[in-house]
Amino acid sequence: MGPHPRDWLDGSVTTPSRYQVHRAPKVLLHDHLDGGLRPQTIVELAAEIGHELPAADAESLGRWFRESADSGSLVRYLETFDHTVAVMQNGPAITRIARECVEDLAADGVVYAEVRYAPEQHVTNGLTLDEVVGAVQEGFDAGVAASGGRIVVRQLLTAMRHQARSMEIAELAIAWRDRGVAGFDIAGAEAGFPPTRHLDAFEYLQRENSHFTIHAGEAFGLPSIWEAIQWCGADRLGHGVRIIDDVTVHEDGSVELGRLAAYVRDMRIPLEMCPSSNIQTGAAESFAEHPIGLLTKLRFRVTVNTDNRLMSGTSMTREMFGLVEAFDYTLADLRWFTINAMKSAFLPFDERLAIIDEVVKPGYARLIDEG
Ligand SMILES: O=c1[nH]cnc2c1ncn2[C@@H]1O[C@H](CO)[C@@H](O)[C@H]1O
Ligand SMILES: [Zn+2]
Repeated sequence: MGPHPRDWLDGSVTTPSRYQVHRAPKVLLHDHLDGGLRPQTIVELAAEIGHELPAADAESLGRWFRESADSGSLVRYLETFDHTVAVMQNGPAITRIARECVEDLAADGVVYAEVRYAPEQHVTNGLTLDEVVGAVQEGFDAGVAASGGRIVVRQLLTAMRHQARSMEIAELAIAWRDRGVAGFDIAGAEAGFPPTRHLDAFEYLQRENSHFTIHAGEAFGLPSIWEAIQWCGADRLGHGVRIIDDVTVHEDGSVELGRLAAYVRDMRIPLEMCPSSNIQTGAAESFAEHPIGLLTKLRFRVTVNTDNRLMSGTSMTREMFGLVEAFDYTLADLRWFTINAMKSAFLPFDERLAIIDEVVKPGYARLIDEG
């Protein structure tokens, strides 16, 4: 294979400090709104509505989320969302959480983010689906304004794969397509709930020239990735980490791709990789052993993401710095991940290009110039 694009860049030998990673422009495609609440906010909102929490103060609550999510099982990991979803059942609470999300991402150096959540999980106290999306958008707008326009944020609407509301949620995404919603997703426990259950929603979105990603190849292997791409037509893969099962490394170091892995790489299908989340759910052992290292070397369209900042106690800076420590990545590598992500965003082409040329490239150039 020829030189990696990152090798063409000046400064490719500099290993960045955590401070430099923090200041580097970062792009986030896979982040759950209900997985990123500030512990203090949960404590305050739970008190308002009388919801009982497993810990009383913000610090122990944060620890509870990280430890409970660290079980090695996706199903148990997902149980922790009961407490975040419980405090997201009225408009003002949702708007506050959405605003704080944008503030936290901007403070972390994220310049573009697609943040997802499942509207159907926020209607237990009588909000309509439309009101939920409106409340999130109000919070995002306030957060963007507070950040002085340093960040661009879009919503992705998720349907839960074990439920049967995906068509309704897909229609909601289309209704809001020009008002802050960039696409659609399905999430939830993977085993037993193949994405083909929601084929009508995906076909509708395709007819509408819309975009969607599918959580696939996280807890479950290649068949789930294959269905997501070849039956459902996913534009991107949420996690997709098990694509590594279709990659064989021979004893002499040569690498062979199976047909599915070859298709994913040939078609430049973006992988929304979330290292810390995968370690917690048992999909990977550690940063150093995460398939992201090999997939990056093989030049899959790899992107780096947080998934759930609360459950993983993480941020984009932490995920990227973890990779720097594990794989000796340089600023040029981080720039490569970031441009990959921006190219894969569900934003119109001209807007993606503007962020790459006016924000990402100059931001990395400044850091690389510092030496
Ligand atoms: O990594 C994941 N895999 C699958 N589902 C997830 C993951 N993280 C969060 N959710 C699910 O997505 C819903 C909407 O945001 C969350 O409530 C959670 O149930
Ligand atoms: Zn996710």
